[in-house]
Order: sequence, then structure tokens, then C-alpha cells
Amino acid sequence: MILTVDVGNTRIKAAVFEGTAVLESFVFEKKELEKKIKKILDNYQKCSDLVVASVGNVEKQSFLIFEEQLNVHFFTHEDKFPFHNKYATPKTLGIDRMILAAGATLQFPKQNRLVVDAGTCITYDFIDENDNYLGGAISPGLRLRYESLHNYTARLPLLTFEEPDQYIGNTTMQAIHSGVVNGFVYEIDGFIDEYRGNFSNFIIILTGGDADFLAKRLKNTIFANSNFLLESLNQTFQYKINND
Ligand SMILES: Nc1ncnc2c1ncn2[C@@H]1O[C@H](COP(=O)(O)OP(=O)(O)OP(=O)(O)O)[C@@H](O)[C@H]1O
Ligand SMILES: CC(C)(CO)[C@@H](O)C(=O)NCCC(=O)O
Ligand SMILES: [K+]
Repeated sequence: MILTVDVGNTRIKAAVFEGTAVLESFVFEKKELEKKIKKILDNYQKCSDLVVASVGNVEKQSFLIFEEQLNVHFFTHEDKFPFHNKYATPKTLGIDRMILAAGATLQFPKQNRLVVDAGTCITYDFIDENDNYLGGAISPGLRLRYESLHNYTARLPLLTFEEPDQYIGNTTMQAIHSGVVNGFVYEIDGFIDEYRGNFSNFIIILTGGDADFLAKRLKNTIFANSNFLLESLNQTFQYKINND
């Protein structure tokens, strides 16, 4: 059994795997980290490995305290990955993006793959059919857009997600919902159209906190899986064990 942990910029997600099957998954806040991990390990005493991908600012020590109990592995860009990294600044590439790219490469062989992670930020990661990781894009996620409009203006209220029923917003609130939500959807559809125009034999994987909403709204058909990062962590760890 393996406990995988994804430390994002907002929340922490974790899942216990037996082989490729998810036994249970969890979402929690950073301040609850040690308590939650302890509880999970108490319930799943057969866990042999704790595998972490972190882009957030949590102390490594919060995981290292479990080292007496099981093997703890933090993924870094120095691990072995199943793709050729063509990013010109590989050391600053987010480990979450590397794990997503690794999962896409292992799960969908010999295809062009685009991974869209709609979380705190939206990240786009492209791996071509020859397993070259080329890069992609980073833009603000849905909640970040609502928060930035409020934080960087005098008059815009802080709103929470509401699906607009039209693109012409006729009140301040409707105008913000249209700008944020429709803008978010148009952006992603626009990027997908761009990739589709340039590559055939193409698969799109959608994940992150806003994946379920997006799956309903995008005009492009996609493979949506909100657990894709945790599943990829499990797979990339297996790959590491088999190739070390
Ligand atoms: N309880 C919640 N807290 C924060 N965001 C939430 C919550 N529920 C749904 N969301 C949506 O999820 C998005 C954030 O995604 P996610 O939770 O994957 O981010 P994250 O934990 O920071 O991970 P990452 O850094 O990997 O993107 C927000 O844009 C928001 O619309
Ligand atoms: C873009 C985020 C914040 C998405 O979680 C993360 O992958 C990150 O901090 N990346 C570093 C910059 C880069 O990937 O080039
Ligand atoms: K993200």
C-alpha cells in the first residue's frame, strides 16, 4: 500500500493505493497535515511508502516525522521521469506538472497529450507522441480570478463561483461572473483548439479542483479525472521503483 500526497497551493490532497486501485481519498487544509497523515497511517498500517509532490509551502519535517514508520519519498526534478524534458528551465518546472506529465506519458502511450489542471492556477502541459515534454502555459485559476478582481480594485466585490446564464452580464455581479467563468471556459477551449489544430492523434486530460464543472462546459471532448495527479503520483513512483 502507498500513501500519495499532493501539496497544492490551496489544499492538500491524499490517497491510499493498493496496486492501481484507490482505497480512499482525502482533502484537507495545511494546518491539519500532520494530524491527518497520522490518522490515515493508523487506519492503513500496511502502507509501506509515503510519496509526496509539493508545490506549496509546507515543512518537509511534517512528513519526515513518519520516517520511522515507513519510507518517505519527495519527488523532485532529480527523479527519473518517463519523458524527455525539453523545458528550457527544468529546475523551475513545478513538480506537480512533472508528475502530471509522467502520468499522461505512462497512461496514454504513443499519443500527443495535453494535461489541463484547473486548480489554484490553470496549468497546461504538453507531451508529444515521442514522449518529449515541451511545456505549456500557466494562468490564474477560477477562484484566483474572483479574488484578484476584488483584491486589486476599489469597487469590485468578492464573489464566489456562480454559473452565468448569459455572456452579456447586465449587473456588476453578472458582469463579474461572466468575465470570470466564461473567460475561464473560453480560455481553455481556445487553447485546446490551438493544440488540436496543430497536432493529430491527440488526447486531452482534465484535472484539478474545477475539473468537474469544466467537463460539463467545454465544447471539446476530454478525459476528466479529478484524481489524475494522485494516480500519476502512484504510477510515477512504481515507474521509479522499476527503473532505479
Ligand atoms: N474547498 C475549496 N477550497 C478551494 N478551492 C475549491 C474548493 N472547492 C472547490 N474549489 C475549486 O478548486 C479550485 C482549486 O483547485 P485545487 O483544490 O485543485 O487547488 P490546489 O489545492 O491549490 O491544488 P493545485 O495547487 O495543485 O492547483 C478553485 O479554483 C475552486 O474553484
Ligand atoms: C504553476 C504551479 C503554481 C501550479 O501548481 C506550480 O506548478 C509551480 O509552482 N510551478 C513553477 C513554475 C513552472 O512550472 O514553470
Ligand atoms: K494546478
